[in-house]
Amino acid sequence: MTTVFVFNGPNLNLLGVRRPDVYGTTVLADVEALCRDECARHDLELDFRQTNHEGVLVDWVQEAGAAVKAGTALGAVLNAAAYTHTSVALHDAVEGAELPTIEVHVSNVHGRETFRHHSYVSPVAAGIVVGFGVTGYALAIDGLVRLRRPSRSV
Ligand SMILES: O=C(O)[C@]1(O)C[C@H](CCCOc2ccccc2)[C@@H](O)[C@H](O)C1
Repeated sequence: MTTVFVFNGPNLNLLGVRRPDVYGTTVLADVEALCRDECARHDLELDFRQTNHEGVLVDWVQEAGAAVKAGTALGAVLNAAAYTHTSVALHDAVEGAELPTIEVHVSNVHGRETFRHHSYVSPVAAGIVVGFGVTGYALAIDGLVRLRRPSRSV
């Protein structure tokens, strides 16, 4: 069975609990459930993780890249959260791992504070889903499949 990784960055453990005005009311456990349903639609396994630590995300990106090279994974959906806007290390990790990555953000970062308008991930992402709420995770998984399995996309 082929895996899709979904990596979540800092403070996303608070999703649905704080700032529902910006991020909605769906908690991360329910985001994992909707990702699992979308993966099942494509006969894929889900590996869903969250961390508040930048270096852990770097380690996971490297791990996922190795899994893709080994043929056991399709790629990753990455919501790096605030590290999106600050982390050269994550940029370098995604680039170095050659990890097919869909960047996702729950909110429309381009309609928010200017410091959220730049992403270090976007230049090395295969695609970007922004502003669709938590539905963006399912859209990102579907997009990854369409990019990586064009003949099997419906
Ligand atoms: O919109 C997104 O998905 C973001 O990646 C969420 C990040 C924030 C993660 C959630 O942080 C929370 C903080 C307090 C309460 C609830 C969530 C934010 O820093 C990005 O600019 C956009």
